[in-house]
Amino acid sequence: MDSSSAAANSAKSEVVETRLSGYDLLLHPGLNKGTAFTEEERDAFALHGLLPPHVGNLEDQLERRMKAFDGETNSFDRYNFMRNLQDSNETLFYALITGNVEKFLPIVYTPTVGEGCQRFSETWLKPRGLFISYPNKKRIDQMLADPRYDKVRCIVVSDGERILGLGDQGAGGMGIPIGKMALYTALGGVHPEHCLPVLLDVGTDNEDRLKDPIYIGWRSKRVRGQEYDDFVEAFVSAVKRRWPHILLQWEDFAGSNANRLLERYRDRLCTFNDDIQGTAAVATATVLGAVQATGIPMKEQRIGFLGFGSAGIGIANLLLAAMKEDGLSDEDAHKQFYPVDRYGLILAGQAGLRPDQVRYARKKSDLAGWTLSGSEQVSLADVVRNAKLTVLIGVSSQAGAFTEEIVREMAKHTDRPAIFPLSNPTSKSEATPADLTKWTNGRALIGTGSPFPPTEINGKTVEFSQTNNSYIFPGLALGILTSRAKHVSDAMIMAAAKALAALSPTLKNKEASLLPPITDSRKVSLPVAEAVGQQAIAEGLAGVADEKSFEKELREYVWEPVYRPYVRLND
Ligand SMILES: NC(=O)c1ccc[n+]([C@@H]2O[C@H](COP(=O)([O-])OP(=O)(O)OC[C@H]3O[C@@H](n4cnc5c(N)ncnc54)[C@H](O)[C@@H]3O)[C@@H](O)[C@H]2O)c1
Ligand SMILES: O=C(O)C[C@H](O)C(=O)O
Ligand SMILES: [Mn+2]
Repeated sequence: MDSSSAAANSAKSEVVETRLSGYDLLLHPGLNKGTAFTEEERDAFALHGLLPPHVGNLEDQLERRMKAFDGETNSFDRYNFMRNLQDSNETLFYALITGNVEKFLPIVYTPTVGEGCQRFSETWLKPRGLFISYPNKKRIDQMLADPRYDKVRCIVVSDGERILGLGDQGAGGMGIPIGKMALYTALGGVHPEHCLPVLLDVGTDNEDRLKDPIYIGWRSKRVRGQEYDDFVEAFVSAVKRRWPHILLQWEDFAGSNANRLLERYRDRLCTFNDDIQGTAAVATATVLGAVQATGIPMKEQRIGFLGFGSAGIGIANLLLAAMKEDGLSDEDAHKQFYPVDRYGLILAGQAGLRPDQVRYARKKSDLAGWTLSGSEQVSLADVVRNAKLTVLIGVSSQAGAFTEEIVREMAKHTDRPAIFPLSNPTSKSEATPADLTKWTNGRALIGTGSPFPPTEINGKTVEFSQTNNSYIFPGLALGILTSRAKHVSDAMIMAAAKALAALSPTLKNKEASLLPPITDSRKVSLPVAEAVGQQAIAEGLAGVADEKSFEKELREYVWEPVYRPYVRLND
């Protein structure tokens, strides 16, 4: 192996051979070992003096970093601490996270990554990933051509317009692709050198950013319309030229762009939208957990949504497929859904609906016999009262929208209301799980997008499932990469959902959480990857010859954060 790409595919090889100088090794986040360089390596790479004299190992580095991390006083400083560690020593960064997923996930990922994006300009120091800005449109091929990217196999791309529920963060949105790709490696075992976070900087409509003198992005209003589409097209085409077999994950695109771009590109390359499809898989798995816990079959679940955009529609589409598998016709399955958006329940003929919303619009005749509180809109409270929902999903970014009145009403009509405030970060959650527990006297089955601490009710401690697509996308990516899938089908997404549902603790105990604990999320990725790869093979979408070669590739692929010995190659 050679020079800067020495780390590539080294996961299973014992020794890394490189021509890099000692100083370059120290500056290379993928190769740096800090104080863990051995005496022999210090001799071979002339590292004496550049390093303090102590020769350590990963274990004592972990102890030292943990102490320093614990010394940081707020989550934003902890986020920066971890970003700096990632940019100086990836092995140590990932060893720290994988050793304590519960502690580090809320820092490198949701919710703190949200603040990381809002304050990105304060913190940016070193290159990670690619900023592809609109004025550089003609240079995309040139930027991708760098040999440092030869090993890239997967990209997470955002245009920063809908960062969690925090809106347009412009170039600061880069925090999201970086955070998602950190989970590719930490939870999915994807080699860090195979990952490229990308931010398409097409400007921002966030006035605070535009007038902030320290803003690091392209200072312009967002490019929209045909120019935007042409720019995305230029990006996707350049990516395809550079890496014909790339996996491209779309993340945190706003409104109709998310769905439009997915539909445009899903047959042209191996691609999925995490907010639509990853979210659909985790939500469906959670609802399947609720089916287990309540004994109410899928086809009898009455499901309400607050917020019917990318995530809401994606979830509805997969749940609809699950209802049809459970025996309902397409028409009857649609009747189990109650999509509420900003103008109330989505009704046929309503102005301004997107085509994918229209499919779920309810007819006025469906509401015969309903008692409504107003004459204009059908509110969420109206829906809960009249439709007697069994499941309520929040993907609206409207903090506190699941009010006490609404939740108590829902709990009148069903023993174990399944309530999922999925909006992120914590500040945008439709309700806190502590309130939901209190208002339902502990009967609610709860899943939240962001992590929340356990609560007490009637002398019992209740833990909450974090219903976040982080249960899905790392394993989904791992399955796609190791089966060498050419496309991502809806059936592959369903396979991921079912693989996660098969790990629901409710299968053994109806009182248990709906999803396995977040501490297990590394273990979840493997069965998810297996299910995804097997489905790709079954559909003829895989590049591997058969199941046996897929299993072999999967076993051999997973990257672990451990130091490998280095040997210097002479020029
Ligand atoms: N837990 C997870 O894994 C997960 C995954 C994806 C998205 N999310 C969260 O879900 C939220 C929405 O994401 P999205 O991609 O669907 O965004 P989106 O912008 O596509 O959709 C949001 C929808 O909410 C609607 N809305 C706005 N105000 C409303 C109101 N007052 N009442 C009802 N509806 C209202 C909008 O009209 C829009 O249709 C975000 O907070 C995001 O962080 C969570
Ligand atoms: O990023 C997350 O935590 C989940 C999801 O992709 C979101 O956009 O909220
Ligand atoms: Mn997202």
